Amino acid sequence: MIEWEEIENNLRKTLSGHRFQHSVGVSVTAEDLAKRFGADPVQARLAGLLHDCARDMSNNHLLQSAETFGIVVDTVLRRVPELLHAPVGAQLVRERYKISDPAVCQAIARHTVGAKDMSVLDMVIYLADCIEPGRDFLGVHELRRLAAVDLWAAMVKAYDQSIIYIIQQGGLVHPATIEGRNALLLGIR
Ligand SMILES: Nc1ncnc2c1ncn2[C@@H]1O[C@H](COP(=O)(O)OP(=O)(O)O)[C@@H](O)[C@H]1O
Repeated sequence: MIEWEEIENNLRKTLSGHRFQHSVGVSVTAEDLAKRFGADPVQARLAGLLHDCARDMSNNHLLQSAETFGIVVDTVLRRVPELLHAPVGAQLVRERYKISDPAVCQAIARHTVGAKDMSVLDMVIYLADCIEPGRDFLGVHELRRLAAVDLWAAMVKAYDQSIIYIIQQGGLVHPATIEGRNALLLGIR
């Protein structure tokens, strides 16, 4: 694995200033959530910093990279290639940043659409992405309030807000997000 400072320098070069600040915010927030909910704070801090490492790649580049990496591009991913920044980012983290920790890579791969079997670390990164201090959208205060006390309720609310927002925009909701929400509602808290 490369040094923290080198990771930051690399991200500064590949991300916009705004996106880099967001990544630092997610890293700090994820560390805090991990301590609160029993995930590994070191993994959370690292996954948070790197989660958007592929976010400023073009759609074409994301689609090409997905093909190179053998990532399955389903019909929704083909139509909304931005979503590929999560699984492509996870692969870059393995290859470019030499981070082999599967838990860190999985949390990065799942941070945008979620999944039906999210680990605590996966949820911590997903939520930190929604509530880091730079985020400002209707409902972020309620999400921050829930994330301070109840991981399960905060995750359900985060899925709800994402699904409602995409529907309001007339967009395609990725099935993993619906599966993730259903799994939380069907599972034992
Ligand atoms: N679960 C989802 N299903 C379908 N589209 C989504 C989903 N989550 C986000 N999107 C869309 O994908 C794009 C990128 O989302 P995201 O990476 O979460 O945004 P941000 O850059 O604010 O972090 C946005 O256009 C968003 O509406």
